[in-house]
Amino acid sequence: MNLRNHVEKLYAQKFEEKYPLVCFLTNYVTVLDLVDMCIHSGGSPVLTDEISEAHEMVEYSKSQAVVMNFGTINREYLDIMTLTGKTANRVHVPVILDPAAITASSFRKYAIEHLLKEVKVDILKGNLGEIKFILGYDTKNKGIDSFEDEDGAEKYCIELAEKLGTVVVMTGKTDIITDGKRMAKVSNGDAKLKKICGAGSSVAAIMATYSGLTEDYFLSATVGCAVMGVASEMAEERMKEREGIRTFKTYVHDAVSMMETKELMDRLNLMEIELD
Ligand SMILES: Nc1ncnc2c1ncn2[C@@H]1O[C@H](COP(=O)(O)OP(=O)(O)O)[C@@H](O)[C@H]1O
Ligand SMILES: Cc1ncsc1CCOP(=O)(O)O
Repeated sequence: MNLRNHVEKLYAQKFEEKYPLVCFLTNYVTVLDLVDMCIHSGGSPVLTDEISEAHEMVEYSKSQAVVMNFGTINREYLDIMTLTGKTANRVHVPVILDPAAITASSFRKYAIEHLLKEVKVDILKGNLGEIKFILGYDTKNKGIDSFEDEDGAEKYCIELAEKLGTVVVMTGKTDIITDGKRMAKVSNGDAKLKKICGAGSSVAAIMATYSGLTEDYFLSATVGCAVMGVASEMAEERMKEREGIRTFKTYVHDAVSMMETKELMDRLNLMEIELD
């Protein structure tokens, strides 16, 4: 079976009422987008910011995936993520890391280095600036936004995937997914996604929900990019005169919640590349 067929099969599980439990350790800006995207994707979200119980969300509550978003990280939250991540690693629950806005301060640099030393991440999803920053390169990022030229981005994704032994996803005009051996590119999307706050975080929420249904995180990451890209194209087609970005965002959520498997597959622009 090729990757396309696997994407179709995994996406179709959304309709099987499995409700994978996803634990979110996230920022306070896009939190509702994340939980909504998880629910739209057939999942069941749970949140905490209590250090004495966060790790229990994994083992005791049997979460099937954990999302860590660095957007408003602080010292206590870093401890919560580290403890929860270690528990997730021990009981083989996937960790999806979104290093949102890590280029913004030296504390964030310390925090990401600390977390990546202590916790094995299964999917790391960022924009190109965030990926380059983790590798130690200069970036043109401002806050949450990347202003990098994405030509030649593949080499940074492969370098980070090999360094961390994880699936790396770069979101952008074309999304790149790689584990260092395989690479997929999803060329769906709409440039208006850059104008809505929460688009990047939402991709991680969708990936995490599908990571609760498979151990192939290269595949669940690909499904996350595919769903968001196709949803934004469906949203764009619904836009009427004088409807703006807020309406577009609502239409993206509608599309993620209502997209049939055939709609996804008919529009999906997916390329699979064997590396080496
Ligand atoms: N120029 C673009 N054209 C179409 N889609 C894009 C473009 N840039 C980003 N996207 C899409 O927007 C979503 C969020 O990606 P991105 O803006 O890179 O995240 P972040 O908010 O983390 O910077 C992804 O689904 C990505 O594919
Ligand atoms: C504005 C902001 N500041 C810290 S996190 C955040 C939101 C992140 O949004 P996105 O998911 O679009 O990167």
